[in-house]
Amino acid sequence: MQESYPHASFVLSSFVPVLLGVAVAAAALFLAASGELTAGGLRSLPPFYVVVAAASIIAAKLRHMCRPKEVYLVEYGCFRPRPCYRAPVATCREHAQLMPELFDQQSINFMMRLMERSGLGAETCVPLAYHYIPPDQSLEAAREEAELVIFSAIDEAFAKTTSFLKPADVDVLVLNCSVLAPTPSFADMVVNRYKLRPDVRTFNLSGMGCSAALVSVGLVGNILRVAPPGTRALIVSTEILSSTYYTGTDPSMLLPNCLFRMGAAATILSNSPEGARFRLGPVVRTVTSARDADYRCVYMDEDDKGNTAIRLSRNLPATAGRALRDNVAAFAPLVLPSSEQVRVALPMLKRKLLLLLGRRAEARLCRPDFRTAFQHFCIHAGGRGVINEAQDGLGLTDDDVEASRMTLHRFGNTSSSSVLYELAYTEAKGRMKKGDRVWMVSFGAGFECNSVAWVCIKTGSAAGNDDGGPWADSIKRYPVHLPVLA
Ligand SMILES: CC(C)(COP(=O)(O)OP(=O)(O)OC[C@H]1O[C@@H](n2cnc3c(N)ncnc32)[C@H](O)[C@@H]1OP(=O)(O)O)[C@@H](O)C(=O)NCCC(=O)NCCSC(=O)CC(=O)O
Repeated sequence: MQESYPHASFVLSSFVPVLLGVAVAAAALFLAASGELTAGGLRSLPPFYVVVAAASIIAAKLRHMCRPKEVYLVEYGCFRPRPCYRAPVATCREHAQLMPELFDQQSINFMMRLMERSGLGAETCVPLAYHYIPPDQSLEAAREEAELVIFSAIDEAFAKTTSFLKPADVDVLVLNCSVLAPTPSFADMVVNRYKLRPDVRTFNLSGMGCSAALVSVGLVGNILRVAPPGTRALIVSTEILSSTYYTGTDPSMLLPNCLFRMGAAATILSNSPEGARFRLGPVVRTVTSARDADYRCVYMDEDDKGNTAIRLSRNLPATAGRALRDNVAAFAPLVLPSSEQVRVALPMLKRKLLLLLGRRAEARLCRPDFRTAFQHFCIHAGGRGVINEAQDGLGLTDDDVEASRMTLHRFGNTSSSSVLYELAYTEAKGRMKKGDRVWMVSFGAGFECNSVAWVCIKTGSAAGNDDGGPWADSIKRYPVHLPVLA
């Protein structure tokens, strides 16, 4: 989805001033030709010309007012789980083995093999509900998890803005959580906790998987571009896991148990630059749900015993790679410098020509170098296979995907919030510089691939917020060496 002007303001901002400009120019030409455009002549101008001139000034002013506003990321915060929630492989194995009525040995072996190969480290955390025998899948447990991760992330974000922004200043609230959508919504839970104003505009997005944080950024960006100056929005991105722990034998439904971990991020956006740290660039959404296989790629389902869980397709990495290619085709022209666009345009034309001539073997693919446009990449930490696919597809180096792999290792797949943990990693490492550009890419249920670009306008240390955020207790140990798996 490329950002576009709302229809009315587009007409106002483009056509009216042009028409008035043409009218004024025509009038001036007419007067000049007839010798009336002199100081004395001005006094004798007919009222029509005076009205046209005044109208054109008003139109110019209106055009300025209706111009889409810049959108800024003011601050963000991520939930940092306490070590008591840790779920290393040995603990998970022991835990599963204590529930023979829920898991057979084959399923346990499958889960442990995948966990060992998934890229997750020993410090990733699961909600308290998972630690019970049997796991507590009650709504109460899920609400408890939601309150913990959501409120912690919001508190963390607002702790950095105490001098100029508090929760009561929020005008728009968007909360995204894919698998659990209770009534009243989690957005209402936030309103209730922070006593937000009655005129706050709330939105609760569900079922949109791991790409929903960037869906929320696109939505909020559109709102803020046309909202009154100084409008503030809060985005909360999370996945509540308690009710989704799968206790069956379907491998595709066991995989989420191995990958998904606790997490949440709160992001404050505004159309005022006050205190802001990043400026929003292009937002591009690619939705491939029309393709049946893509629609069923991340699919909430029941197994043959009626257990409900998310089923992840074996083809997910390939599906993500295809969606990424489509997304990049729309995103690249908006972000690549012209020199890079020219560099890839000619070989692409040559390739098309060779394909037309049937000389397929000679038709080489020319991939843009996205490092000419971005210094930092936050690719959804969906799993080792997903990061590999994105790295290969975009031609990125190991350094470029370090934030993704380390986030997967330290926090697991925290769903939509993962890209904020990656941003926090880059900042905690002290690598973000003023003027640096960041590309966030996420994939998720739908199927969707979404891209968001940011420009850093103030570093965390310049803002006095460089405590490491969710990485505070572990950044010194990262990056860790990841074993090469056959
Ligand atoms: C799980 C992996 C780390 C395992 O990697 P490996 O290197 O071990 O090799 P592999 O891919 O051959 O998988 C090993 C074994 O697991 C099986 N296997 C893999 N994926 C499976 C699946 N989805 N369903 C059932 N089985 C699966 C393989 O068939 C194989 O079995 P056998 O050895 O018997 O042949 C990787 O496959 C991976 O990262 N996959 C992508 C994970 C994913 O879907 N992430 C997105 C989550 S959804 C998300 O983030 C967005 C959202 O929710 O919206």
